[in-house]
Amino acid sequence: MRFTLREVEAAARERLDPVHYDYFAGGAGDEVTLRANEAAFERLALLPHVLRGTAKPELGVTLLGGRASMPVLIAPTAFHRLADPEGERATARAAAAAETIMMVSMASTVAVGDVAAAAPGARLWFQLFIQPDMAFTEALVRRAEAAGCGALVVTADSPVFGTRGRDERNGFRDLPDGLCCENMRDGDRVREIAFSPAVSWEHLDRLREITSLPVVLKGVLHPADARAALDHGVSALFVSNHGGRQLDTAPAAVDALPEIVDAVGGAVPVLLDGGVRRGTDVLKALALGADAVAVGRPVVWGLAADGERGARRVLGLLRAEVEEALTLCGLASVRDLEPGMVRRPW
Ligand SMILES: Cc1cc2nc3c(=O)[nH]c(=O)nc-3n(C[C@H](O)[C@H](O)[C@H](O)COP(=O)(O)O)c2cc1C
Ligand SMILES: CCCCC(=O)C(=O)O
Repeated sequence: MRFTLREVEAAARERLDPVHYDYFAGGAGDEVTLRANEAAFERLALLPHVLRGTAKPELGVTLLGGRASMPVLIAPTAFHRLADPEGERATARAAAAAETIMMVSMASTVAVGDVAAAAPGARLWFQLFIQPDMAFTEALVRRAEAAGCGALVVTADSPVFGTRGRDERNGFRDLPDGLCCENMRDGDRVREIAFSPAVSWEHLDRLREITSLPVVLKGVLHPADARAALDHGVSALFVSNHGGRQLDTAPAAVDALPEIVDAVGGAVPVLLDGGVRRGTDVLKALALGADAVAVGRPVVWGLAADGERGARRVLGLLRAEVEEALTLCGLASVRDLEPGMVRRPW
């Protein structure tokens, strides 16, 4: 039995090809941001209340009209079939069992329609890197709609693909034979995902014209961009530095959160990912104004350690930790978290 996310990661590391472990674990540049994401949570202290006379706390949240049984969602990560033969199908079944939302990566190794078919009842959102070829972007949107996805998560932090030293040294460039980005099929070929600095707010406007799905903008760190995003009609903001895999030395996600929350002023929900490894991390992010958080690597470690069961275990551990931490903080609901409960100890 594995009792912490760290133990799940250790088990995953033993089972994975070291090159694939490095792909999942690694970050860009000197991995400053990668380390900062977790370190920033550790530096924050939680200030509990006592003698509140509460019952079992309420963990559920409603986001973009859908309910999640806890404020922990699954961040979009690529290539799940490198971790488990069932790949994204297994992840989606774990999400359905946990009654939480899974963001399916555009770079999934199972097509989004097949992910949905494998996990009835799963709540899926589709992550999109806007392709400069808007006709193909539209084709991707139609696939996500047909699969029943409830939102588009548009990743804005990747005008180029970040340089990850571990992958360079390992020579990791392509998926093994038999695996590909299934969503990128176009007739009898599989397209490469384009990462383009030409993508702009105009593309986002055009995207909103071709679909009625709500748009979650992922990878926002600058408060001015959060305000611009509201002007462009996004339905939610997602504070993220891509798990430290894009711009190295970007701020830790939880450190960037308060300014974004302030800029958004409650107009739309705010999500966060990057470095969430404990239930107490979830409480800290929610206290600082996030409506929910997401986890990327931990779910991949669960999959690699033990397939669907491992992914379920990760979500179950986080749920139990959130519940215990809320109780120890004297709170009846995740909604009762407020900024006064988080302190920087010095
Ligand atoms: C292996 C891996 C693959 C990822 N693939 C994607 C992706 O396809 N699309 C995307 O928007 N973000 C992707 N991300 C970023 C995650 O959505 C998320 O922002 C990040 O993993 C959160 O940090 P955490 O791993 O510390 O939880 C990926 C991250 C990892 C680690
Ligand atoms: C090529 C797929 C993109 C995956 C990604 O976003 C990442 O590895 O961080």
